[in-house]
Parts: sequence; C-alpha cells; structure tokens
Amino acid sequence: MNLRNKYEIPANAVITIAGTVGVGKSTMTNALAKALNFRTSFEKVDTNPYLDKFYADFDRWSFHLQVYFLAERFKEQKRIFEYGGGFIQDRSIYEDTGIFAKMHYEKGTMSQVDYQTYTSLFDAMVMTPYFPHPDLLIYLEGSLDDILSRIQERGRPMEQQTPISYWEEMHKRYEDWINSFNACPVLRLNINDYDIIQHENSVEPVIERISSFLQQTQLLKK
Ligand SMILES: Nc1ncnc2c1ncn2[C@@H]1O[C@H](COP(=O)(O)OP(=O)(O)O)[C@@H](O)[C@H]1O
Ligand SMILES: Nc1ncnc2c1ncn2[C@H]1C[C@H](O)[C@@H](COP(=O)(O)O)O1
Repeated sequence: MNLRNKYEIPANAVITIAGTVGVGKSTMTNALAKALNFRTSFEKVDTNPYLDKFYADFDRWSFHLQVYFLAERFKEQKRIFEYGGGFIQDRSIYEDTGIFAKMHYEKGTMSQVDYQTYTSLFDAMVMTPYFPHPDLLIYLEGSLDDILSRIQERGRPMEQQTPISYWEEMHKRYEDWINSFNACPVLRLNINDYDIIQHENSVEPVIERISSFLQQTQLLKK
C-alpha cells in the first residue's frame, strides 16, 4: 500500500514547503513527492536571469528579481490549479513578500516606490478570494549554525559569497513571519527531528504528522 493511501492524504492536496535558504525545502519536496506520488513545483535557480546579478548588486536588481519570482510562482500556481492539485511546492509565494521584498525595502536595498509597486501587484494577484491557497504550509526550522553549514555544503557561489549577516537577518525575520502567518494552516518541523538524506524511510513519520494535521484542519472546517 502506498503511503498516500495508508495515511489518507487527499490526492488533490497542495502542500507548500517554507523556510529560509538552505534549510532543506527542495530535499523535503523531493522526498514527500516521491513518497506520496505527487507532482513537484520547484523554484528554478539555474535558469533565473536575475539571481546572480541580484547577489552582486542588491540595490540595482532587487525589484527586477521580485517581479520575476512573482511571475514565476504565479504561473506555477496556475499549473497546480490546472492539474487539480496533488503537488508539493518548494517555497511558498508568501515568503517573497513577507520575507524577501520586505527585508530589502527595510534594509534600504529596494526603494519605497519599487516596494509599493511590488506589493500592490502582489496584493492584486495573491491576496484575493480567487487565489487558491495551499492546504498546508510545512515550515522547516533549524538553528542558524545548521543552516549556514548547509548553505556552505550546497556550494552555490553567490550564496557562499554573501555576508553571514544577510542569512542571520533572514533567519530572524522567518521566525517573526511564521508566528504571524495565517493565510493557510501551518505544520512546523524542526530539521533535527528527521533525516531523510541518511534514512529515506524517515519521511514516513513526517507523512503521519501531515495526515493527522490535515484531518484536524478538515474537522475544524466542518
Ligand atoms: N535532512 C537533511 N539532513 C542533512 N542535510 C540536508 C537535509 N536536507 C537538506 N540537506 C542539505 O542541505 C543543503 C540545502 O538543502 P536544500 O534542500 O537545497 O535547501 P533549500 O531548498 O531549503 O534551499 C543541501 O546540501 C542538502 O543536501
Ligand atoms: N523572493 C526572493 N527574493 C530574493 N531572493 C530569493 C527570493 N526567493 C528565492 N530567493 C533566492 C534565495 C536563494 O539564493 C535562491 C533559491 O532559494 P532556496 O531557499 O535555496 O530554494 O533564490
């Protein structure tokens, strides 16, 4: 029996994985999609035309990058909807505005007018009754030290060359952001509580938690 049937995860569920850079979202996306036989929706890093430029010059490229990410994620949202769900999504659309755009604006690397243009576009596209929110957001959390080691281990040069203060600021902001996030139900997972790299079957307890969480949220809706 496959794990989706065993744990009664609805075939049309949409689960998004959130958390700071390097925490393990893509790894978790692959593991859950494989175990549940779901499709995946990934951020495309290698083909992103702005990401390298952005890391080299935040002031110049932060607005371009946010508009690009918003367009890409919105198209992915449409694809998920057209398939009728059954997806694991690597990073939620909410983090673009709640973490990245806000941080760059508040740190002075995105101008006020660019930030206002971006947020009004985001609100018009996403914060509407027509936008299908995920059934569940899984928030991956871990210590800053663990996350810094993972960024180093993964080895994307643009991230390795970015000052640690950037990742520290982001780590702090994620904690505040998730504490007030309410666009959809949230399941928090600490990265020390599972090890899907060394032990592939350790994804099963995660699925068990997803299952009981989804059942509770369905009961609350009734
Ligand atoms: N459960 C885990 N245990 C150990 N290392 C992990 C785990 N999950 C991810 N990693 C490693 O951490 C790095 C970042 O993981 P990744 O999934 O790419 O993060 P994200 O998508 O959140 O940026 C990669 O080198 C990956 O192999
Ligand atoms: N909205 C964003 N603004 C700036 N940078 C972003 C945004 N979304 C993702 N990123 C960056 C962060 C990483 O360098 C890569 C991929 O993210 P990851 O957390 O490793 O999946 O894109």
